[in-house]
Amino acid sequence: MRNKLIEFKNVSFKYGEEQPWVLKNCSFEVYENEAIAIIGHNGSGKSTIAKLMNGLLFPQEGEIVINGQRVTEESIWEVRKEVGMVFQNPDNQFVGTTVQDDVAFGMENRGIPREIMINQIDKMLTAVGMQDYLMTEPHKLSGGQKQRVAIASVLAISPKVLILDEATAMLDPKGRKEIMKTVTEVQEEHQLSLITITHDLYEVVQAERVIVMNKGEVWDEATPRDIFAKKEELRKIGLDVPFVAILSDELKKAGIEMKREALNQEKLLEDLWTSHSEM
Ligand SMILES: Nc1ncnc2c1ncn2[C@@H]1O[C@H](COP(=O)(O)OP(=O)(O)OP(=O)(O)O)[C@@H](O)[C@H]1O
Repeated sequence: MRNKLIEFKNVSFKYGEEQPWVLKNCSFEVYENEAIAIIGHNGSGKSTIAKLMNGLLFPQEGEIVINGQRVTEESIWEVRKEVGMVFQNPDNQFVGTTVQDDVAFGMENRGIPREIMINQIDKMLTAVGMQDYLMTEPHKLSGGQKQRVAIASVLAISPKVLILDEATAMLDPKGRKEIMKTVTEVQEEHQLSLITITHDLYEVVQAERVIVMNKGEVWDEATPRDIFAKKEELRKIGLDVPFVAILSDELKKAGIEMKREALNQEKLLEDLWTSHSEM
């Protein structure tokens, strides 16, 4: 049984007294070393959830507990040690003049001794494949390289949760896949909980569990397979379904039997192949 790391208990949030509720009575849990995707139409409240998770915002109603600690103005520094966030635009995240300085920044703020810092910088940059860029100025890196450094900077403070808020949105499909591969490796090695906020269906399919937001409410939470089985309902709330899920549906309608709902190309091909060979 995995430990509970994040708990949202009936959380409601609005950006100001006169503003509408952006989150309404949201409850969900995230466990240790679990990979979660949060999806939902534009403005459904996904980024607000991320900001509430590391104390950039506080709920007006309900409570948020991170690793047993309630998120309050007093506890935010403790909470921020546990939750690392990477956003969409890497250029807004750099503080150092070199890659090395940038990864060091969060650790310096926490008073980590120099020898540990040097070791940690090397370890984290190696984990994301950026060990050869120590002295490079961040603005000289490609979009994907910048996001790798941003991830290394966050990992350097040894968080328990890594939140990627549309972190691959500015990359091309190849760059996105490469980053997600790195993130999955890092997640396994460091036993992190991973929360991916994304519109990219490939990233959603990689998650163990998907939380679907609709108009500020948790609309559903289930495995990607169970979520994407609700094709028509998802479309009604403005969400796409992976092409492979549509294709496997059409194949079933055309009388081609398949054992399960495939969510990626390789699995679909494998299913077709095994079904066909057994005929
Ligand atoms: N600083 C702010 N002040 C006032 N309203 C805000 C602010 N930030 C976001 N909102 C509003 O809160 C709602 C939820 O926004 P949020 O960014 O959490 O949604 P999202 O699901 O992440 O959207 P997207 O997919 O477009 O990034 C939206 O209606 C948005 O306009």
